[in-house]
Amino acid sequence: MSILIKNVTLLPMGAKKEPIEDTNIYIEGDKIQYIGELKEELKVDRVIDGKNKVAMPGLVNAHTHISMSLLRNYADDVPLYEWLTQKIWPVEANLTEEDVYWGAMLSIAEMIQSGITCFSDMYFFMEEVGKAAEETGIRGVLSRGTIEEESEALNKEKLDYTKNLYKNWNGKADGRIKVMVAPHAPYTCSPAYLEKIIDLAKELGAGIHIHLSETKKEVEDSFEQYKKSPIKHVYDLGLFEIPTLAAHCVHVSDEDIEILSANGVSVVNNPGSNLKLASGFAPVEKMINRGVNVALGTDGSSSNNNLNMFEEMNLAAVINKAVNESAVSIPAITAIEMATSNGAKALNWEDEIGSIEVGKKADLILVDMNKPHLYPRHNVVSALAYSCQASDVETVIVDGKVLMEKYELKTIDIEKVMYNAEKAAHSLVNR
Ligand SMILES: CSC[C@H]1O[C@@H](n2cnc3c(O)ncnc32)[C@H](O)[C@@H]1O
Ligand SMILES: [Zn+2]
Repeated sequence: MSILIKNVTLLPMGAKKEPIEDTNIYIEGDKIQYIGELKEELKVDRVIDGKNKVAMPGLVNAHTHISMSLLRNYADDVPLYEWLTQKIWPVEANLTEEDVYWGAMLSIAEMIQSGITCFSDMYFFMEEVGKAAEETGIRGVLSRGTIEEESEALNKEKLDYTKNLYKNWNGKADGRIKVMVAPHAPYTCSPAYLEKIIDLAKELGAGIHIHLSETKKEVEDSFEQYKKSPIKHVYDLGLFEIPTLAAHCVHVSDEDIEILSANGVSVVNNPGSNLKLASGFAPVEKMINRGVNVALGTDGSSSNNNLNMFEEMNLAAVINKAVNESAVSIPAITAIEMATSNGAKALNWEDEIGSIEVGKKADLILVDMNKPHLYPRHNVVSALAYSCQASDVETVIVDGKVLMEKYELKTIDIEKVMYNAEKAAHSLVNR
């Protein structure tokens, strides 16, 4: 199957970061084969008109819990620790595989409609998320979030689950799915359990996905218990010997940033969730300036309360300007990099996705610029970071397959998904 996107404005986000006006993108199979002037010899099965549209790399949601869409607007206006312990964990204790599947399907629909082509998820019953990703055509990284319990048998079962998840899903769905190992956080896993998890990641050759230094409380508790910060604590345990995706890193010292940078840890900034749970402001500019790769995520839609990466790009840019009292802090292009190429790098997928370049996978979106809030066309990069809405995404292609065209989802029966997700959500909270 080959697709030609004609007469489009392209924001490639590879080596070149400026828009290219009125160009053409030729996709063959799952890859971008050619970019440039029209050539007669191109064998085209399908033409997509790119006039008045911008083609950009698909957005990478580098930290989320997609099935938490079932708990959207269920527990609001409380800080993180209370939110987790009083509201969320008691309900999650009753989750079923079916709940996780319908929550995942609902979020995948929301993500495709808003231009997210790849997500990195941490949750329970991740086999179900794998099935939902395979069915719908999206790209994803699965990790079974692990919280230590009193029972040793249960703790072992959780590690065995991840082993099987890796065997069943890593590299599956035409290579669209990867698996990582996920200790939930240093405050929910003891040093001894973290060491077992690190050994498992080494045995599998998998990366690690973890929440780190999200709140002041977490950092204060860590100093009280271990006499060091959460970042120094996991570093001393050897966690950063493994490629690590660290969600949040809001309360980090200069020494913490040095450790993250020296060990090639990728940080995922989740500005919407950090604002809503009153966690604080991550020092994104400082981390980037010290050489840390900072990606962008939504976190779950129970703490955000949506999966909208256009909103996160905007927040990342404007929050850092205000906090640093500097209008040049996180300029528009950096916010877009965080949501695309930095996300791809964080997931160890930078050779295949995160930019629109010949030889890369065809994971891209077309943004409809023919809307009142996107006129006049002074600056495409600014328009994408500061004016675009998620609802301006018109077409979504993943791995060379069209998942949404002219705002219509091609792989999801949206009415069926909304009906079943609503049913699952009500049954879950009343269980
Ligand atoms: C064990 S699966 C993942 C686990 O994480 C919880 N969670 C969701 N958002 C956050 C957050 O911002 N910080 C820490 N933990 C979070 C989720 O509810 C699951 O229990
Ligand atoms: Zn999270």
